[in-house]
Amino acid sequence: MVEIPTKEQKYFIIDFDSTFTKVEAMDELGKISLQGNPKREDILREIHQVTELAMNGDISFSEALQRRVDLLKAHKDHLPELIAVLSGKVSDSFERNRDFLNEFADSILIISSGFREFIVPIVTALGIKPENVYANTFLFDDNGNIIGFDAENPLAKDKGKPELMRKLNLQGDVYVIGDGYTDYEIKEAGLANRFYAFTENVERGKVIANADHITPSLDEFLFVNKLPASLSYPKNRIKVLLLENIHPKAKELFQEQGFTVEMVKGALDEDELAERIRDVSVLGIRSKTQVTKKVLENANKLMCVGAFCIGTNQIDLKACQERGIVAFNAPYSNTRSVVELAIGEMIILMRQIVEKSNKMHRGEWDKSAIGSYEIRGKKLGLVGYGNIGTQLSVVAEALGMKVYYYDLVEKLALGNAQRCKTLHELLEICDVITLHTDGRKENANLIGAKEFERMKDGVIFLNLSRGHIVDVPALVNAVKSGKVAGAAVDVFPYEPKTNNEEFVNELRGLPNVLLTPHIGGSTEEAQENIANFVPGKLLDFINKGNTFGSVNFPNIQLPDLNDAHRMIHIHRNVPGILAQINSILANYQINIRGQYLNTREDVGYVITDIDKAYNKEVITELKNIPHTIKFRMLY
Ligand SMILES: NC(=O)C1=CN([C@@H]2O[C@H](COP(=O)(O)OP(=O)(O)OC[C@H]3O[C@@H](n4cnc5c(N)ncnc54)[C@H](O)[C@@H]3O)[C@@H](O)[C@H]2O)C=CC1
Ligand SMILES: O=C(O)CCC(=O)C(=O)O
Repeated sequence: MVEIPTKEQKYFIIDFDSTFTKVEAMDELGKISLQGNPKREDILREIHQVTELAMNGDISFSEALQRRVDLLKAHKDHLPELIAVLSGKVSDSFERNRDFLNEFADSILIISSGFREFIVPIVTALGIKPENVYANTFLFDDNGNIIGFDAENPLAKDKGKPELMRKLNLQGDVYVIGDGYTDYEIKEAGLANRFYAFTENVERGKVIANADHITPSLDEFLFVNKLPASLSYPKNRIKVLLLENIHPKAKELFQEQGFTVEMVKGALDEDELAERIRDVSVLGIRSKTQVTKKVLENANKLMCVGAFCIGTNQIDLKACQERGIVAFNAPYSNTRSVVELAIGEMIILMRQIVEKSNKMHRGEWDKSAIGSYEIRGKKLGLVGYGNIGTQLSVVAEALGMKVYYYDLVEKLALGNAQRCKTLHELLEICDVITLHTDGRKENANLIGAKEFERMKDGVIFLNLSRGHIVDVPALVNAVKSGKVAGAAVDVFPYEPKTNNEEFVNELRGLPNVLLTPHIGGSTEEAQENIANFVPGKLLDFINKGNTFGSVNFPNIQLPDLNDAHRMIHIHRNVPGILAQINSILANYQINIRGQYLNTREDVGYVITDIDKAYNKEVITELKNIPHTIKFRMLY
């Protein structure tokens, strides 16, 4: 029985089904007991519906219990299998907070309308005392069939939990954690100080509406009540903001790990983002959102930014670095999509399909070969021979094109591609010119009037890289003069923030000009690939400190860590920081298990794995090392 409490005694009343475990045990028992029953699925659905009605407080509890027992047709021999299933379905946050369950075992009571026969083995394995489990008990017939339950148990009745609580007459503060209406009833009856709606496994509107606090995990409950927890900060308090219609898979991946995710369809302008960023720890954007100094000034919680695309010119990477904010992108996931679009566009432009199709829509039949060409044998000029340029090189060559490329840095020529020593050389040789440079500032107006002048008459011109790389008025003139026989443009110096904004640009209405709304990388495949890739990088940084693949931070790939703490120290790249970290640790006689350092430009990144024991003073001293930008304790 419960010990005689002191005045300050706190009691934690915890529900079992869908709180302590991820599932409803009666549903699981049905799956076992109804094996081979042709109506199994229908009966399981009915059991689940009855459970939900009872949990929402929509039908009487005792009625629900009897109906479920009748439907289950279960036997004593099914229970070991049920216990095995349930032991693998303990809620994650309970699993990781075993220390709390053990340390506070005297104060934790499991009060459930489920059954002792399966609850006790599960909860005692995590440190709960069997005498602190209050639940129903099954009635068996002589053959071991489950035929009912002890109807005298208050927990078998409506308002059973409050009735039991009255009997227990606990003296002290009572906190109830549960996912069902019957848990709230304890608070409703004035028998608890606070009711915490537990939503890690299931969210019930009526229960949430009555909660004093919604707790998406046990971590949150422990955090708000200043109780010992395995995580120093609950993940649900870490807010992820995903802009620009990022594929929903990304949201799923963050939510699976317990983060709070907010999605916005379009981009935000600087002022809007500067406001929204204040409570955001992880930001996901695509090519439109500008992450400027002004935005970053308010980004006090921001740990990392994910560009769910290739280009990162929209992010002030230097300012991020100075603030210890790590940026990642997806350097490969959409490259194939851009390559395929570029190939398709070359063919369309060489065959004058834009005009021909427009005429057909107007009812004009213009069958003619004049001005239409194959791409086979034509000279393709790639400006920028990076991930996209090189892939395009290979595919274009396979289609019979002769490939030339120009890149600022020396790149290995793939296949028979020929390197041009200067941009001008390429411009003068090629029949089709396509831009695939990155969007660095220095590339603004890389192609302007002079460059168009150098090109062959009737050249086909493509830009799928960044809008500012081309001087648009110069391109307009080149099209109008016939210098450029056809152009495909996917990117623009200014692009609408959302699909509701009008696209305004001088290129509108020009003949044989194919305009697309920055969709080079917008395929289902690419977007899903990106949504799998970037969260992986961000989570690896948040959870483990890995910066491998970051575009603005020293790259460190770290080993996983067991039974140790990981300290992350980001500092200005000045001499002596490592020595200071180690001298503080030595003063506290803390053993270093592993240490990793890398620097990049003005920033240094040190990871130190230490033995279990450390205290607050060490952390304060480490944070106070001059030139520290950010310090974070991982485990
Ligand atoms: N339209 C769309 O939806 C998409 C556009 N992109 C854009 O395509 C561009 C290329 O992407 P990746 O090939 O993945 O980039 P990458 O970084 O792999 O390659 C860029 C190459 O351009 C070279 N370069 C930079 N400035 C140059 C200059 N002035 N002259 C010659 N070479 C120069 C670099 O040395 C590098 O080799 C990026 O701007 C990216 O943002 C990427 C994906 C989708
Ligand atoms: O799909 C997007 O939003 C941007 C694609 C792009 O330009 C990039 O990946 O750099």
